Amino acid sequence: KVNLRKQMRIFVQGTDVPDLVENFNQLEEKFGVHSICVKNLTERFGFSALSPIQMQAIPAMLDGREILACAPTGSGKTLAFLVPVVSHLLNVKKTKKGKNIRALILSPTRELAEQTFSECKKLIRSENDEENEKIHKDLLNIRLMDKNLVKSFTEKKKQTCDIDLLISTPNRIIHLIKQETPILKLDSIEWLVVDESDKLFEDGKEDASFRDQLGRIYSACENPKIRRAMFSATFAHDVQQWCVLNMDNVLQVTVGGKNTATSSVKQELKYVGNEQGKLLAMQDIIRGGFAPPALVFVQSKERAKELYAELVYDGINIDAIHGDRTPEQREKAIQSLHAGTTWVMICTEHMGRGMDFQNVNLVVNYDFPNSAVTYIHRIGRTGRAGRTGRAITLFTDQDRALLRSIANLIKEAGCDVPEYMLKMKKMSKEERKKTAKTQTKRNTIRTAPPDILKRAKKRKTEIKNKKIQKLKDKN
Ligand SMILES: Nc1ncnc2c1ncn2[C@@H]1O[C@H](COP(=O)(O)OP(=O)(O)OP(=O)(O)O)[C@@H](O)[C@H]1O
Repeated sequence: KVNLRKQMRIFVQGTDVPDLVENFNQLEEKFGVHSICVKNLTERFGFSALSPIQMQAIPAMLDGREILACAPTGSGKTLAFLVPVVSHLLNVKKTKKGKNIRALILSPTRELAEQTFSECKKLIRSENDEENEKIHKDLLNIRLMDKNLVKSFTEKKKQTCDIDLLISTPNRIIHLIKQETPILKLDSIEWLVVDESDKLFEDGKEDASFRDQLGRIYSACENPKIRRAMFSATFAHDVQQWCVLNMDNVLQVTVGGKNTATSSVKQELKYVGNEQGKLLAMQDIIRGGFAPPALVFVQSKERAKELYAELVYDGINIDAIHGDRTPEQREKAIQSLHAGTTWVMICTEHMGRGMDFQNVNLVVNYDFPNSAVTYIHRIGRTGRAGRTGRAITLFTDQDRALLRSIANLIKEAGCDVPEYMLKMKKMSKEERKKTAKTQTKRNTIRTAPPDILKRAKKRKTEIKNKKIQKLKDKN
């Protein structure tokens, strides 16, 4: 077992470390995972082996161990927590039958919650109608906390529900528990999983921060027998400290090196001088030919719109996903990326975490990431689940401060970087923290003269206002 851990680069910290699960047979026979899950893993998902994080996290969680797990992007962490949680719900009888939520999975974005929800459904779906009915109706009600569910909770104002597993972003839960008489009760929760745990520990402005929201959710989970699991591709000391202090005999599982960029992605840094150089480099990448789809990261929704406006006439199928687009538009954009009809998707940090677009071949960091962690997650959208990928990071003189740490990540992943970058001044911890919370001020991406852009903007606002007025008049 020790050798297998070594071979798989699984590192564990904690006492009474549970054995690894080595194959799918053991999963069912030795660890009691429901046959439908095992069948789906091998047939529907088509996996031939468990990934290292799955080998260790599944038996640990099945054993009821609280866990802090850290494994590379695209290494199968989602199923590493879904399999044991679903098995627990199927195998351990409900105590207050059909009354309250038994497991909660938190994700930082709606899109990620939706993705986890659909992966979960895929895990327990049966071809046999009778079996399906039995699993879904009698044993397991899985729900995504979407707009409709929030509405139905709010209208009914009932504290009880027949949901076994709920997948949600923190803010939707907060909305329901913050009422004077909380609409949603979390006191029966047996498993709480925090996906992208370091993100959900991030502090920010007062009660809008993920950390504050997570704290409030924890307080509402009053079941003394609750088990908790934290998963992320990046490691944060404060999360670790919290887990060691607050969790019961926590097992820490790390696969590979902590906070390293995945070696399945061929990474390069490209100096482009200034903003204009960036646009030219981007156009070069497109015209030079690339295997679509590609994700292009920018630092804000404004810049996403600007870049879209510059590239939309380049004869490629391009789309953008950012906070100013409606949930329906975002959903549609994700679907066309999955379907392969979009070749280039411009996105903000929102898409940087957890999203699993299987065929992404190229990630371009149009705007330099503001931390090593951001870099790791962004480029991890390619080179997933054993595939290879490519990442190009454009930089200008404005990005010098963080260049050294990103260059180090690239070197550690086995790619070439110029020597001088590794010798640049190191940032202090405080500087790094500050940079991670701020956005570099950059010149506009737009190339049209400012007065023309100003006029176009004015015209757009006038049209918008006219439309609003028309609607008002109509009503
Ligand atoms: N054992 C396995 N063998 C092959 N592919 C797998 C295995 N387990 C999961 N996958 C696939 O790997 C892909 C990435 O998995 P997942 O999204 O869970 O990654 P992750 O570790 O959560 O990444 P991130 O840190 O970016 O969120 C998915 O398409 C998933 O279906």
